Amino acid sequence: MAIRYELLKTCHQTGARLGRLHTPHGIVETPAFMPVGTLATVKAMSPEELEEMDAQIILSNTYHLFLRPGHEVVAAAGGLHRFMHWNRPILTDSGGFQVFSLSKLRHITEDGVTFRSHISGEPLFIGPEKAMEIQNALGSDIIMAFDECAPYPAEREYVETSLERTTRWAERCLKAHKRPDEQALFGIVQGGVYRDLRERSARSLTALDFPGYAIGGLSVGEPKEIMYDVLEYTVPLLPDTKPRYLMGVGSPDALVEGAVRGIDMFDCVLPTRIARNGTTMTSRGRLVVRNAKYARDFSPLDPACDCYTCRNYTRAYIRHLIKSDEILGLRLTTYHNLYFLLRLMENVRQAIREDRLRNFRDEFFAQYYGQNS
Ligand SMILES: CN(C)CCSCc1cc(N)cc2c(=O)[nH]c(N)nc12
Repeated sequence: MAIRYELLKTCHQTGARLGRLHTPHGIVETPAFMPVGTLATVKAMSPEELEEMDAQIILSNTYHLFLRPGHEVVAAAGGLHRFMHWNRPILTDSGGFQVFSLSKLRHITEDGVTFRSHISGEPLFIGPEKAMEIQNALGSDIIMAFDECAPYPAEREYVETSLERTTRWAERCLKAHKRPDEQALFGIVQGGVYRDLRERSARSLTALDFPGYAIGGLSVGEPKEIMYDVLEYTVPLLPDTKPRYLMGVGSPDALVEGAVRGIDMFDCVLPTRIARNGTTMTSRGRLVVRNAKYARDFSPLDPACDCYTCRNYTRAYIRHLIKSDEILGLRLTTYHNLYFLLRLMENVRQAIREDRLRNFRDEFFAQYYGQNS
């Protein structure tokens, strides 16, 4: 078995679960936030800094690594862990999402997707078998089935055709996966915002008995209330003995609300992406440190934070770095944002242990969003 999920406790106040995901590269305490390292690096962070802030698992990307440097190069280096000097667990996405969101002139057939590289423009192809070949070569601990993430909004007929094909692609992934004992293949539930289609996708995939399940097709522009509705009726269809991964999520509120609804794993580019333009997450909400009002503010980004950035640098200094486009600026804001979300998930896990996640959510939201939610 490549992974084993240990369900430790279910919060009495909510449906949230405390768990441990045992992988070949270590244990992941869940619910967990996974920093995104698309090109085999969590932008601006070294692996030592990620370990220091206790990032337990990071994400990388089939599509990007296939295009550059090529999965054969990573395999020749001994796999992604050796290539990027990261010895903890890695999850790779299958490329489906990126092909649809990044490449031009893509064409979907039953075989897979032909597209032009967004880097060189050369014509390329990825399908279920290719997505397994690439992820098997990368050697990540958790790999994702090749799926189509239907856009939002999308006609019911389109979503239905797409999910049926995604289910057939999932079966082909199970057949093509060469290393099931070392790399856990997760199925990805689709079905848009249509309850009966979500149920059909979940039932088809759970019948195939994957070691874990992702909920895809969300966080693609739909209102958060709709995302939460989809979770309410989709999560209960997934086996509670397996991990559940909500893809592409998210903001602090979505992480907490997702955990309340029984999600165990999250990934999002938000903390690293907004850091690069000087937007930071603090216990009292977002703080855009490049704002002129911080020019002479010699307090830390977040007085309630004990991270490396907040212990050693001021808003005024970080604002100066960001305004000057200094590399240290985005390093310090990235470090803080990742630390903030990782600590948030640690607090969520503690609240589940103490059966008080609903109280924690209300207190956190009141501080972060400045209103009683
Ligand atoms: C770095 N991230 C943007 C990439 C990792 S998560 C990507 C991702 C995000 C979202 N929202 C939905 C889907 C989805 O439905 N399928 C797949 N394969 N990936 C998805």
